[in-house]
Amino acid sequence: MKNYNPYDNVLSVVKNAAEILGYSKSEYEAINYPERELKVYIPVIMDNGNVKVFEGYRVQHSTSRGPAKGGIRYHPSVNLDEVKALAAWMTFKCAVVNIPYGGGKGGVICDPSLLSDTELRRLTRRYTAMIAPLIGPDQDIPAPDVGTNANVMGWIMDTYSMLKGHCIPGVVTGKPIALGGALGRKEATGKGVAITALNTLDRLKIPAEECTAAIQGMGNVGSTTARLFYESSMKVTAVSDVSGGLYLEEGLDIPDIIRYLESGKKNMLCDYKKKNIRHISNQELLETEVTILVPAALENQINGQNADKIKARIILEAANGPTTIEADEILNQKGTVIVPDILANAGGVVVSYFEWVQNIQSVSWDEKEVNTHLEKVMNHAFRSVWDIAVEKQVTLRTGAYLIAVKRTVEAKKMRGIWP
Ligand SMILES: NC(=O)C1=CN([C@@H]2O[C@H](COP(=O)(O)OP(=O)(O)OC[C@H]3O[C@@H](n4cnc5c(N)ncnc54)[C@H](O)[C@@H]3O)[C@@H](O)[C@H]2O)C=CC1
Ligand SMILES: O=C(O)CCC(=O)C(=O)O
Repeated sequence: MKNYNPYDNVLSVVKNAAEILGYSKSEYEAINYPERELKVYIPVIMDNGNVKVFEGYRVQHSTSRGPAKGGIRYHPSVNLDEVKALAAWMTFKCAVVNIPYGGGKGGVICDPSLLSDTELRRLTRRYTAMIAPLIGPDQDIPAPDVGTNANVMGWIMDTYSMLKGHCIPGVVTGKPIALGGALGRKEATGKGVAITALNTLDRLKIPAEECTAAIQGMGNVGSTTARLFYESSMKVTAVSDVSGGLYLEEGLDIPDIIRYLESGKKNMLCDYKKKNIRHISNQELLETEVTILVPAALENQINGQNADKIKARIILEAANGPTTIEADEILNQKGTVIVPDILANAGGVVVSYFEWVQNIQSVSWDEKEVNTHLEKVMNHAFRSVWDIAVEKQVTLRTGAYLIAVKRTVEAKKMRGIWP
């Protein structure tokens, strides 16, 4: 695949929105850059006794509207430009759903599937200690992303609390429930994607029962999305993970596939065997004839090389940055409705916000309360984005950025960053 720099994607979308908003270059120049970038080299004693040094980052794009907020990614392809882009998307995501945060993101170049639990724990503790000067409940609050999960968040919370000498649950979200994690956080991103899907179908007057869907990535976000689509009577005809995909025209048995994936740490879809199911590549999955395509894996999956082959009527960006600028233009011309990442996948950070609110107030909400609030925030944000897109005759992505860039720039202005 051609090398696409996701930070170029951020700059291009911001420029377009800022120009429509009538901002001069000086007014929005600051949001073209992150506020802070920290690069760390993390020495870890491996199980064989040798020391291996891993490279990691924490980037704070903006703290204008509140503390930086955003996940930590463990993946071999992590790099600084990717983390910068992910941090900026967090700023605009928090702004579009109007929660009081800026944006940040972290990453470590590693393959967690090749590390033992003890190596992963040592890596996480050392990384936490090295980014500790930047993070904190009032400064920057990490959360899970690709390759990290509640256990990793628990180790971050413990390490940070040890350094400070007292228990600080609000330093991180997506924690185990026993450590103050929010009920519903694990499913929240997928739930937000499903809420957004139903809103989109409603606006386009397509009944859910007549809908087919393909989902790329069956991790935390993809598998919850697939389950909720299945439960809403949609026919999920294709799913994939890094090993490849599955296709069944009549619709896949999603609960069975999820049970299979959860029954073994190393279980991969390429080894899932059932009658009539066809094994397909990730490329074929993206090009499948479906109503909704949900990229829920990594950036740049939909690009200049495959955009004209995509047949889906709707693309719901569960992943961050799955569509390159080139692809966006091709798909917009074809009339594909793209629900942008900063809206479609915001359910995770919304419930992270609820977790942080509970932690700092030392209260706990039941799952119904979490989900009711999530639905309210997502529905409201969807309506605002849809309405502004219709009013200004722009795409949903531009509509979302018109709201997000305006809130971010106005916050900077009101804090007096401009003369
Ligand atoms: N976890 C969260 O709460 C949130 C995650 N996201 C975004 O959603 C996406 C997925 O994140 P998670 O589900 O948390 O990660 P995860 O680590 O739980 O799962 C990632 C999935 O993608 C698959 N995958 C990796 N490379 C692939 C490739 N080249 N082709 C096809 N599949 C591939 C993996 O096999 C796995 O099934 C990412 O873009 C992430 O930034 C966005 C908002 C919140
Ligand atoms: O829950 C959070 O704070 C952030 C999740 C995340 O990394 C994302 O939305 O991309």
